[in-house]
Amino acid sequence: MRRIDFFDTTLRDGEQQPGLNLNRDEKLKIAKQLDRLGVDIIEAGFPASNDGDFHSVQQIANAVKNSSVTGLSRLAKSDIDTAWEALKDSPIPRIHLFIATSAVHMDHKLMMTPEEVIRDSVEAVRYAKERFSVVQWSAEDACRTDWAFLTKIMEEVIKAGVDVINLPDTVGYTTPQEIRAMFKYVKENVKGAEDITLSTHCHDDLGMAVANSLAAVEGGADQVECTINGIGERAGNASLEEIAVALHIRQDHYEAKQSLSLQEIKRTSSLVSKLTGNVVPGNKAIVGSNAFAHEAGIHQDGVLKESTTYEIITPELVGVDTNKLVLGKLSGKHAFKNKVLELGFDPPEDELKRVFKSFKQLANKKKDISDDDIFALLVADKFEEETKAYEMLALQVNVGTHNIPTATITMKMPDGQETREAATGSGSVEAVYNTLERIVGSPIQLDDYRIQSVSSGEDALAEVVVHVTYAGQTSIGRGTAHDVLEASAHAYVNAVNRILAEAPSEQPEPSLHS
Ligand SMILES: CC(=O)SCCNC(=O)CCNC(=O)[C@H](O)C(C)(C)COP(=O)(O)OP(=O)(O)OC[C@H]1O[C@@H](n2cnc3c(N)ncnc32)[C@H](O)[C@@H]1OP(=O)(O)O
Ligand SMILES: CC(C)C(=O)C(=O)O
Ligand SMILES: [Mg+2]
Repeated sequence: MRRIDFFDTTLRDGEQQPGLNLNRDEKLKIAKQLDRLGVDIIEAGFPASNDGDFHSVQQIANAVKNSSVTGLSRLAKSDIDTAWEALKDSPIPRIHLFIATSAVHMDHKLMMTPEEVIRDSVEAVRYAKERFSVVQWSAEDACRTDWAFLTKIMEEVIKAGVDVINLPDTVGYTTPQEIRAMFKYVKENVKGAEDITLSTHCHDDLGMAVANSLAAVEGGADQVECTINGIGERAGNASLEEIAVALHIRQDHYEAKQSLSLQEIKRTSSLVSKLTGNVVPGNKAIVGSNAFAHEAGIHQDGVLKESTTYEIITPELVGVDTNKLVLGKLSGKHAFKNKVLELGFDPPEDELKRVFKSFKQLANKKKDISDDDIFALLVADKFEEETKAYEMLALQVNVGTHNIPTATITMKMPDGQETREAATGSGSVEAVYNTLERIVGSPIQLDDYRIQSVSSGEDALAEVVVHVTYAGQTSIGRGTAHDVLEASAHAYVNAVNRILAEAPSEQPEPSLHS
C-alpha cells in the first residue's frame, strides 16, 4: 500500500489568514500538538519574512521531536541563509523554496521571463542543497501553469538535486479531474519524477480544496499539504482532518496509508480554534460540534439500533468521546426513551407517552433541550400525575410601572367545572397567588418560595418550588415553565393538589366560584 506524507502548514499558510496573528508561545504549543498528531512535516513559518517567524521556526525546529520542521523561502540566497540559520539544528534540516510558474505571475508579478525563473530556481535548489538534507521546491500557481513549461522546469530542478516538488493550486482554481490529470501527466512525462516526492497543496476558493487534494493523491501525489481546520489565505487551505479521515475511511478506494494518530484530531482542532480565535462551524466535517450529533427521530432510531446506519466514522476514531442524540422538535419516541432511561427514570409506557407529549410541546418553543429540561419535565409530570384536583387552564397577568399588578386565572376545578377569577397584589407573583387563593376558597400560607433556572440560555425553563400550608397541612409544590409567573402558579396549584391527594377525606370544599 502507498504511503501518504502529511505536510502541515497551519503555522505558515494557516497564519496567512487575514487578521490571524499567533505569538511564539502559541505557535510552539500548536507545533507540539502537531507532533503528537504525527504529521510528517511541520512548516513552522517563513524565517526571512520577519524576526518573529525566524525565532519561532528556530524554537520549533529545536523543540519538536518526531516531525520534520521546515521553513518557506524565496529563491534569494539571503532568504536561504536565514532559513538555514533557523533550521540548521533540526535533526533533518529541510527547506521549502518557491517561485511562481504561471504566465500571469511571471509576467505581471515577478516580471521575469520563464528562462529567468528556471535559472533562479536551479541556482536556489543547488545552493540550498549544499546546506539542507531535504530541499522542496514549489511551482506556485502550478495549476494555471502551461504543462510544457511545468515539465521543463521540473526536469531542471530535479537535475539540480531537488527532493520534493510541490504543485500548488495557489488560487483554488482547479477541479478534481484537472488536478488528477496534471499529477498523472507529470508522473508519466517528467524525467526523474519517479525519484522525487510529488506534493499537492490546494486552496479552497471554490470549496474544492479537499476534493482536489484527494484527486491529486489519485493522480500520484505522495504528500499532501494542508492546515488544521482548513485555515489559511483567503478561503483557506485544504483541511488536514478531512483529508486524513477520508483516506482512512475510504482506504478501499485510495489504497493509501498514513502515520497520523487520528485520535489526536479533535484535540488539535480545538487547540488551533482556541488559539486562533477561529470558531469551527458546527457543521464542519470531522471536527464540527454536529459531526457526530443526530437530531432527526428516524436517524436517532437508526443509530440506537445500529450506529453504522447513519455514522460512517466512529467518534472515538478522531478523539471525540461519543456521538450525541440531540433532543429537539424533530426527535422521536425512541431517542426520548433512551434519554429518559439514561437519566435514571423508567416510567411505564403511558407516563412516558405523556412526558413525551410535554417534551414535544417544549421543543416547539425552546431551541436547546438539555438533560435538566427533560429531568424537570419528568419530575413535574410525576408531581402532576399524583393528582389533578385543580388544573390551571389559562393565566394572564397585567403588570406595569403605573398600574396595580392584576392576575386572571382560568381553572378546571376538582368537580370538572371551569372557573375564572382575578385579583390584585403588590407584585405580580402576589397577584397570582391571591387569585389562586380566591379560587381554592381558603387561605394558602406561603412558607417558602424559590426560583431557579433549569438550563442555560435566554430560553431556559424557570423552576419554582414553594412550601405552603393549606387546610392545616404543609406541602411542597413544583412548577416548571418558560415564564416565571406561569411556573409560580403551577407550583402553587401543585402544592394544593398534593395536599388534596394526601388527605382526600379532608378535602376542603371547592370555592364558591365553581
Ligand atoms: C503563495 C504564497 O503563499 S507565497 C508566501 C506568501 N507569504 C508572504 O508573503 C508572507 C511573508 N511576506 C513578507 O513578510 C513580505 O512580503 C516579504 C518580507 C517576503 C517581502 O517583503 P517586501 O520586500 O517588502 O516585498 P513585497 O512583499 O512588497 O513584494 C514581494 C517581492 O518579492 C518578489 N517575489 C515574490 N515571490 C518571489 C519568489 N518566490 N522569489 C523571489 N522573489 C519573489 C515579488 O516579485 C516582489 O518583488 P519586487 O519587490 O522586486 O517587486
Ligand atoms: C508557497 C506556496 C506553496 C503556497 O502557499 C501556494 O502556492 O499556495
Ligand atoms: Mg498556499
